[in-house]
Amino acid sequence: MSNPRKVVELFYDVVSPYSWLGFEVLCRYRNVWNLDLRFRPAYLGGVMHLSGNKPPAIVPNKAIYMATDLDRQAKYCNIPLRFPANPFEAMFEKGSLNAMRFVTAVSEKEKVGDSLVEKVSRELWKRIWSTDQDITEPASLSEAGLKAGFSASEVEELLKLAKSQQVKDKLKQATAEAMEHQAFGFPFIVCHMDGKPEAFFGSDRFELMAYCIGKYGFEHVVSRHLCTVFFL
Ligand SMILES: N[C@@H](CCC(=O)N[C@@H](CS)C(=O)NCC(=O)O)C(=O)O
Repeated sequence: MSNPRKVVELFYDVVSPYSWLGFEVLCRYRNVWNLDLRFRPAYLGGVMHLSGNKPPAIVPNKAIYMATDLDRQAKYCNIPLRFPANPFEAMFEKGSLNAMRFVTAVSEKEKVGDSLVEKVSRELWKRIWSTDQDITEPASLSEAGLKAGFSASEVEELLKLAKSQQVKDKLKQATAEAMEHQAFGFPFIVCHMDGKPEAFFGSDRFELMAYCIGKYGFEHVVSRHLCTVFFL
């Protein structure tokens, strides 16, 4: 009998650069580890507030460390991550609420197998964390939606849907579900192991995750995290 696919939930927000790294590496491992990878767009601002945590970058030494660490990790993983000119404005003043509502609207429309949430999330990450572009304005969200493969009329519909109570509630619900797993930051990855959830914080726990899901051994954890060449 074949092994059933392990359900892995990735709670993330496109404001979080470490979530981008975790997202791309998990996408690469998805087939190698036979995962049923479920994207859970949620709101990092809500998780910070509800858990009583603070963004790490507000501690000056952490911010300095993170700039170096992210640059190093991005090179290691082959992901074209670059800091925006004004990271504080992008992360804390502009934020990601509109963007995450837009991704949530896409999740409402997604059909099994069309990976639109994956594509639109990647387009938004590229904007904020690679090409230093806005992710708050409707025109910015439209561009990301078009690049992800939606038609102009579908994008219009998604922008409308993103403002609906139904989508606002769905994003709150996903954030609440992350909190049920005691999340305090992103990426927050929940592996379902024979009915028992096992949670991992960060994009730097893949070896440990492999061990926990029974994929330990060098044939499963490949150097430089399956080093896909990334085209922007
Ligand atoms: N060591 C983790 C750091 C992840 C991280 O700092 N995530 C930020 C968002 S980009 C966060 O939510 N941090 C909460 C915390 O550090 O308590 C990694 O390499 O991925």
